[in-house]
Amino acid sequence: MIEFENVSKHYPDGTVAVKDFSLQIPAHRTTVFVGSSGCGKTTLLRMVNRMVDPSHGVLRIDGEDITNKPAVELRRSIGYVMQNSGLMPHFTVAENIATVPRLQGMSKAASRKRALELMETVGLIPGQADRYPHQLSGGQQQRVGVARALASDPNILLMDEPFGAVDPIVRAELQEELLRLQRELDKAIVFVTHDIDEAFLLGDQVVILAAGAQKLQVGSPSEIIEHPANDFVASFIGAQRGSRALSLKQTEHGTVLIDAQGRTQGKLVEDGTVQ
Ligand SMILES: Nc1ncnc2c1ncn2[C@@H]1O[C@H](COP(=O)(O)OP(=O)(O)OP(=O)(O)O)[C@@H](O)[C@H]1O
Repeated sequence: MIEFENVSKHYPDGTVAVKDFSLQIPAHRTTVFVGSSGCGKTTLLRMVNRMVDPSHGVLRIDGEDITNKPAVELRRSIGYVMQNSGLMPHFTVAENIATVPRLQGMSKAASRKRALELMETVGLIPGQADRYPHQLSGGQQQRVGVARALASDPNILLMDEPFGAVDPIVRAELQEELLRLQRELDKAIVFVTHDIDEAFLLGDQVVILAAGAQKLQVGSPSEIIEHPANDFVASFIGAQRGSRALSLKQTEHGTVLIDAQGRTQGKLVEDGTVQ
């Protein structure tokens, strides 16, 4: 479990990126931080592996205050995937994935074997192992980024807008892959996005944030859709308009559900019986 307790971050230029933020992030679940640009999502994420240190407050992992944990060791024990994969351009795919195991002392042969296993896990073919990042598509590069983050078998995986730069079709594929992976891997995933649909698709726990990482609502997607905390959240999640606003229409063959654009989205059934 990751725990933020009254955490704040003031950058040296006076920007208050995070103001008195508290949250518990459970193990084995996906928690998504969602909110508009600049609200402090990345800052929160980077505090978990001490790429950013809080100005005030305490951050604990499994009950242990991480303030004094060696940052390098902590970073190697936590997977981190960023938007533009962050791969090293002069390393091959296999070498990129094997970076952390090599730093942890694994032999070249064993770390290559591990890299090939991980490539399979994330849906890459072995023939791509000796390519360089620029010889892969954006979606494939992100898969390498995920494999690299998983290389030390971390309990925690931090993902900062990992699918933000790929086209919508590839993005949907990568989202489905992540859902599949999470069923197999069972990590604590902390995922940052500004896309509420992505947040609801991937998140077990969704945290809707406003400027200064102010929590507007924390809950499961169902809880938030069924009980938005206020009008701002309702509007942000598109409950009043957009794809989540469904209405009923009676037809001679029963009741159907109509979206905001007037398209029929499905048929209303109750207890398996068509109405
Ligand atoms: N190193 C820094 N120095 C000063 N201000 C910073 C620094 N990093 C971030 N900020 C500011 O802190 C605030 C929060 O930034 P952060 O990157 O955490 O937000 P975000 O929600 O992840 O935004 P985005 O979705 O655009 O990536 C912003 O106002 C940003 O300009």
